[in-house]
Amino acid sequence: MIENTPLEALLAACHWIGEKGWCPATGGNMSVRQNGEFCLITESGKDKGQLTADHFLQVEIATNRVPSGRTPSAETGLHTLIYGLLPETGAILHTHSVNATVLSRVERSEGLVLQGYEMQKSLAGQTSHLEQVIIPIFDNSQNIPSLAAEIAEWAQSHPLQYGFLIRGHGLTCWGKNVAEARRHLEGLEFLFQCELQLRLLEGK
Ligand SMILES: CSCCC(=O)C(=O)COP(=O)(O)O
Ligand SMILES: [Zn+2]
Repeated sequence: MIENTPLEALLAACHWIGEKGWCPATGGNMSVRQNGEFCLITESGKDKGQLTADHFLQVEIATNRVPSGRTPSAETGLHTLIYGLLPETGAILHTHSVNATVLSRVERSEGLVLQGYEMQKSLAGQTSHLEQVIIPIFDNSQNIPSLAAEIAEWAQSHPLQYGFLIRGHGLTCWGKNVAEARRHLEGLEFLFQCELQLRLLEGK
C-alpha cells in the first residue's frame, strides 16, 4: 500500500504492530495529529491489527470532545495530554508487548534507565551509547484523567521525551510523525528485550 497521508501511514503502522504481536486481543491505541486542535484516534475495543480507516475518530485535543459521538480509545486522555504538552508530536503509539509489560513490573523504581546500547541512537537526538535514556514508569490506573494528571505533574519537572511505561500495562511512545513514532517504538522494544535478557542472565 502506498502511504500518501498521515492516516494511511498510521493504518500501516497499526497493521505492522499487529503482525509484531505487540497488541494482543484489543490492546493498544494509536493516533495522529490533524492540526493544533484535533487528532484522529482508534475506536475503543477493536483489534488494532485489523483496522480500517473508518476506525479512526476525530477528537478535540483540548477537551476530548468527539464530534461523531462514537467511542474513542479509553486512553484518549493520555494521547490528548501528550499532544497538548508537546506541540511537535505528530503521532502516538500505545502497545501491550510482553517485554514492556514484564519489564515495567520487574523495574520497581519510577524510571527504566537505558545505557550502554548502540540502539539508543534509534531515539531522536541520541548520539552515544554512553548517555542515559530514562523511560519513566507510572503505576497503572483505570482512572485515565487521574493518570493523565499525574503524568502532567511529573512533566512539569522532567523532560517528557520518546515515551513512558505504565506498570503491568504497556508502552506509550510518540514522534514528530508516524515514521518517527514507529522508529521509537521499534527501538524501545529492542532495548526492552535486551534489558530483560540481561537481567535474566545476570540474575538481577
Ligand atoms: C484488553 S485491552 C484493555 C484496555 C487497554 O489498555 C487498551 O490499550 C485498549 O483500549 P481501547 O479502548 O483503546 O481499545
Ligand atoms: Zn492499554
